[in-house]
Amino acid sequence: MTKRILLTCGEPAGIGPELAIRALGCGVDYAWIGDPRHLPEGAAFTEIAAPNDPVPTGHLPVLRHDFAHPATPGRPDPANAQGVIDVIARAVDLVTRGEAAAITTLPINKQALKEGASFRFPGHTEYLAHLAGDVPVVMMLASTSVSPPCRVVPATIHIPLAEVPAALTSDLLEQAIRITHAAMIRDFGITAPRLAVAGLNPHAGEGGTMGREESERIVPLLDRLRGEGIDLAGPLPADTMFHAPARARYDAAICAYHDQALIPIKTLDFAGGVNVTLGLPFIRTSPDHGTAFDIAGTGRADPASTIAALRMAHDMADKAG
Ligand SMILES: NC(=O)C1=CN([C@@H]2O[C@H](COP(=O)(O)OP(=O)(O)OC[C@H]3O[C@@H](n4cnc5c(N)ncnc54)[C@H](O)[C@@H]3O)[C@@H](O)[C@H]2O)C=CC1
Ligand SMILES: NCC(=O)COP(=O)(O)O
Repeated sequence: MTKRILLTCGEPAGIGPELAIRALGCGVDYAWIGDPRHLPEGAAFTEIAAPNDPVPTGHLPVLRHDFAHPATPGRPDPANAQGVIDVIARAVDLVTRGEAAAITTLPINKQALKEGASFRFPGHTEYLAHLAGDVPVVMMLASTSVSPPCRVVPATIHIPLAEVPAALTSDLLEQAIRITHAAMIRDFGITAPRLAVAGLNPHAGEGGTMGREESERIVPLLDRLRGEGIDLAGPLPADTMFHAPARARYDAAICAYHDQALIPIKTLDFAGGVNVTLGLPFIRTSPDHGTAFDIAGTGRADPASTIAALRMAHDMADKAG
């Protein structure tokens, strides 16, 4: 693979700029898209005109994207919000035209983009799906440094908890299962994926005594998909499906809502967790953490998750040929 991965700058007031520099030397060749004024003082970088142009060893290749203002760590500037959004769109345009191998995104602050530029998407996942032509996608978070691996897909993502039971339709779950199943084969090289589906309620409803979403929606769907030959366990009680012996029985877990999925992976592998969007016509990964305004600019940001995301994008691009 000779094409670089594009690393989008994310929120310039967060830890993204320092991570872009601290991940250098991880063995993956990437180019950063952003405003060089946002990089840490003294950072070694070279501006390039095209994603794969050469740079001196040890330098960050930079596709320059001018923002309205310099950045102050920890304090997002509404005037810079549009730049953050445009950088993501630029990366998608470049990868779609075949000029890069994949995209790895550094974290955005959803609130800052909404307030600064009326960003109408809950996050990268939905924005990337839109840029790709409104394709159906799912968010997966995958561990890279625990065994057995923890791979989780929240079927509903950034919606209020009170809205989850209505949003968790049979159609939505089916879409999440089918996209995950296909991606396990294509992107992760697992030829016969074993999927587990979490219940919504305590004890997965316990036969309808603690909620009926499982018996009315989830059980009939899983029975139908098993009839097609998909290896599906569930609906499983969510509290007992993430310890190591339980994870050994499946390759990916489809969960009902955000925290049901993200708490186990961020607890088990915060440093090595990778967010990957399944279903896009290009590869997109991301670190599992956010903008970390509380430590931005202090030099304490751990680049492990960014490096894991770059490596996963690289491996996926290699598999795709
Ligand atoms: N892919 C993305 O664009 C994501 C964006 N976010 C956004 O980030 C913002 C902040 O979210 P929070 O819930 O506060 O989560 P966060 O991950 O930014 O921070 C949670 C805690 O973890 C620490 N932390 C995070 N990354 C770290 C790193 N690399 N090294 C050392 N410590 C680290 C922070 O200092 C903080 O104490 C929100 O606007 C959220 O929407 C959150 C997750 C992913
Ligand atoms: N909590 C995960 C998260 O916020 C990542 O969202 P996205 O920006 O990758 O869609």
